[in-house]
Amino acid sequence: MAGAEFESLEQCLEKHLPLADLREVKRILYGKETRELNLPRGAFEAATKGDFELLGCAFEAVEEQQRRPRTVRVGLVQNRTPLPADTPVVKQVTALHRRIAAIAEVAAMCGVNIICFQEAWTMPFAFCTREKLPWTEFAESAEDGPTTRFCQELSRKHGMVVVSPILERDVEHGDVLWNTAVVISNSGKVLGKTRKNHIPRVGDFNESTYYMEGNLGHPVFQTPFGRIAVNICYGRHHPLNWLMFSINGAEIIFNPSATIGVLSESLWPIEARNAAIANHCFTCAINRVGEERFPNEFTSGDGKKAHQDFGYFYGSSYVAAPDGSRTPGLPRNRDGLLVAELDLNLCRQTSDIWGFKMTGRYEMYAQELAEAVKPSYSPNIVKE
Ligand SMILES: NC(=O)NCCC(=O)O
Repeated sequence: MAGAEFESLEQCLEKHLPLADLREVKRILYGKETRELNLPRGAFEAATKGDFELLGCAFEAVEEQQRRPRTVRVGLVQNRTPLPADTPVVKQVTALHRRIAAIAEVAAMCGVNIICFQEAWTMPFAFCTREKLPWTEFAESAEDGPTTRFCQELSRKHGMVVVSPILERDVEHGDVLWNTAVVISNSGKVLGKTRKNHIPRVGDFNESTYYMEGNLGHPVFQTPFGRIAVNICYGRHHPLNWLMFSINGAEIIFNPSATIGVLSESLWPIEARNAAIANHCFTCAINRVGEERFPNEFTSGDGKKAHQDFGYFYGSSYVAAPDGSRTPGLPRNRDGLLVAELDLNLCRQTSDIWGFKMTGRYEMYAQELAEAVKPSYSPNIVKE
């Protein structure tokens, strides 16, 4: 299984395929080509200086007679944790704040309106360990914790909406923990929060040791830059989770994640992209980068030797559009900022063509699902 030495699928195709074949392969694998965004030279210089990849892509929609283009720029940030996991908690959080502030500065230079960070971005992804301390000390209040206050400053300074996925400590309800994304409006106000609805019980993702399934449903946040929602990580395997955000009117659904190659890399390019197609919306898949090593050994319950690392987080963040097109991914092995310009008019335009909302049989599904969840249900299998 590739680690940092394999940069990206795109780079590999570009290196090995003749140009004519490459064009056809990209047409089939990526759909209608995105336009390269003309980003300021200073932004590329700052990215080089800050040692992260900067990639700019634009999706286009057809010009309409009665609606202006609804153009918005999103920024997806993927990064490794800059300090080892055994560094004191506050030092790790501060280093991450500093790293993200530098990347957000470049996002602002690129005219980003909505920026989203990776899942649990203020900490190493320590849930593999099943240990409580010191990892639970990374949890913060969604309303006024240090990270939310930091993001409020970012949003005021740059006039951006900030989506900040954190480990939440809910002091109002018995100090319990949640896997939460805080949405901060471009005015600097906390617009609200959403919680991870589906908790993995797969491999080393021992997250149910720390928090329960979210209890906030599928909120959609109205911003000046469109209606947005956040489907946190493992929720991307659940088509109905995407659907419910879309039913509530989401035009852009962010999917901040933390996932490793051995488990999910072949699913990654499919799931968020399929959700964009099925729900006539844009989706933004974000994954962290690199290897994280923990002080104590843990086992994966698979008979293999105890070890101290989670596996390789493969980055590869991308944006997918309702017409099935997608951007290239950010590299597997570098921090990065993907700036994508979206024309939200593409959502309705694609819906008018394909009509999935119109042809979906929601009433029938709702009735059948209502029956299927009853303990007395028996599946509708016709037998001879
Ligand atoms: N963070 C998280 O939910 N990871 C689970 C693994 C996956 O969904 O790929």
